[in-house]
Amino acid sequence: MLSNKEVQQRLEAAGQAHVLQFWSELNEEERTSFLQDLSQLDLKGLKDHCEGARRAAESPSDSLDQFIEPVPAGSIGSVRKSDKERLTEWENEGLLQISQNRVGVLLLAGGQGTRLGVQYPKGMYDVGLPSRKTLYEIQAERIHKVQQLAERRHGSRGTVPWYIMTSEFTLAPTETFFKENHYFGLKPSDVVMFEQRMIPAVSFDGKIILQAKGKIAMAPDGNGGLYQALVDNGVLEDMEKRGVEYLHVYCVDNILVKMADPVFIGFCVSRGADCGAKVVEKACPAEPVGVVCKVKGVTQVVEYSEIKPETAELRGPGGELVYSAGNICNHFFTRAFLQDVAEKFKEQLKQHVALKKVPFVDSCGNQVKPTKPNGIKMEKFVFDVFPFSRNFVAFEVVREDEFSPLKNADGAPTDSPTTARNSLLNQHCRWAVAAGATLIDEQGNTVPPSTRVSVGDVPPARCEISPLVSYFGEGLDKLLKGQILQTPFILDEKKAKELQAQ
Ligand SMILES: CC(=O)N[C@H]1[C@@H](OP(=O)(O)OP(=O)(O)OC[C@H]2O[C@@H](n3ccc(=O)[nH]c3=O)[C@H](O)[C@@H]2O)O[C@H](CO)[C@@H](O)[C@@H]1O
Repeated sequence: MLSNKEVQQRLEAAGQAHVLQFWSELNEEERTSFLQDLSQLDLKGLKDHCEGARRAAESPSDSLDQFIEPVPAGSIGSVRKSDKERLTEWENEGLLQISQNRVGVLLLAGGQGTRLGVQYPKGMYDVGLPSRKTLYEIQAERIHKVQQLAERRHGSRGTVPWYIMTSEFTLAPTETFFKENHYFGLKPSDVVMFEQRMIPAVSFDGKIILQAKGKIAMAPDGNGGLYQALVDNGVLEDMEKRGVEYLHVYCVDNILVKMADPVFIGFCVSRGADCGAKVVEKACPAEPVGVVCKVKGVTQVVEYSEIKPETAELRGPGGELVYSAGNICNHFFTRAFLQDVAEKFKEQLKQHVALKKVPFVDSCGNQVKPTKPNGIKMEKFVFDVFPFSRNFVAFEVVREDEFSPLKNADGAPTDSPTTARNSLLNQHCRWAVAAGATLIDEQGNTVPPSTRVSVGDVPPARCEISPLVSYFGEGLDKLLKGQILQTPFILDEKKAKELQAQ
């Protein structure tokens, strides 16, 4: 730990002497803790960081809109446009890689979930399914099941390690939650949690914001902080030791996420890709998803916050959106590519500016909760490594099957706990009906087999299928064909055994 004097000198050199303005009011304990925090900061790089943030907020970088063009539709792989044989080939390939221990999943879980408005990590959220499972539990069960499917198909059992990137905000509660839930039956050594870095929030005049008299306001460095965090925490070495060559990176809040999706992995591997992204067709121009497109000829993602509405609204001759390849934050990387990024490119990642409301203490020591943005947070984005790829592929999946994120609190029209719950229950109704079951709703009516509903719509019945029974609808005909099911209905492992015994 640095001494008070050393910290003071370095802060002065960075033009940030105000950070210690309440030093005399702190007790011994507060001083020690503050010094500890400050010693961990990159005090040498602080001046550049604060200056950079101030300049970036003052003159936002030129809009990319004039340089962008859509990715040609033909160059995007697609679930909808591929025949069954091809999809099975990819799935086989993916399951083979899984059975050989060559696939890992990496969860981006360092975000603060501000829009959802809960104080705990989003993965711990219970969207109100009949089973009351949290997002983490659903994801863990999908890992169990995909390992089992790979073993059945290829005769050897592989392990899919689960890497979880957390931040100062989410690490402790996530660890406790996993411990309390016995890692959902996974081996604790196969669940690897690590922390991304935090960086100071800066005021519009380039000064570090004090959140309390002895604490500076810090924020995670964006999900693109992943690449530094992989290095800081020896994650690439861990992958190498386990023989993991392919990584499926995903965002915490998509209730339909296919963990280590064999079809996606198989598609990327058979294309020889080093880097890939799943996309869905954008629902509407203003949907808050990034778009995969070309910027100055290079494929990358332009984030929803950085595209002009008039560009997002552009339509082609058939009325379709020109920029329709919506990023769902499901990425594929080879370990070799990540190693390259770690060694050569991670310093070149773009910094994005986010203007946020950051609670602070004013110069008189009063705690203030701002009502409008007062601070700059600099963030890196996970997809900003795409331009460094030698062979990037995009893969379009079906929204109803794979994308329903939890971003907002209930009451919002989209991306809420209700829409996430509905999307999952709708999918499971579709699976049950396709397997030959007849569903009876809670009023005693038979659900017509042809009922089609869009993502997030109220489901025709409450039918929930445990991922431990079926990963993506497979194997259900043996259990459900000809069954008349009164809903609410939960098909868990116990119920599956009963049905099998019939
Ligand atoms: C930068 C990025 O990827 N944006 C994507 C993200 O947007 P969106 O703005 O929704 O991104 P979020 O803020 O939800 O973050 C995405 C994920 O990154 C994690 N996280 C975030 C910040 C951080 O410092 N550390 C961290 O791990 C979050 O916990 C979350 O799992 O998801 C959308 C789909 O749902 C995509 O269309 C967006 O293109």
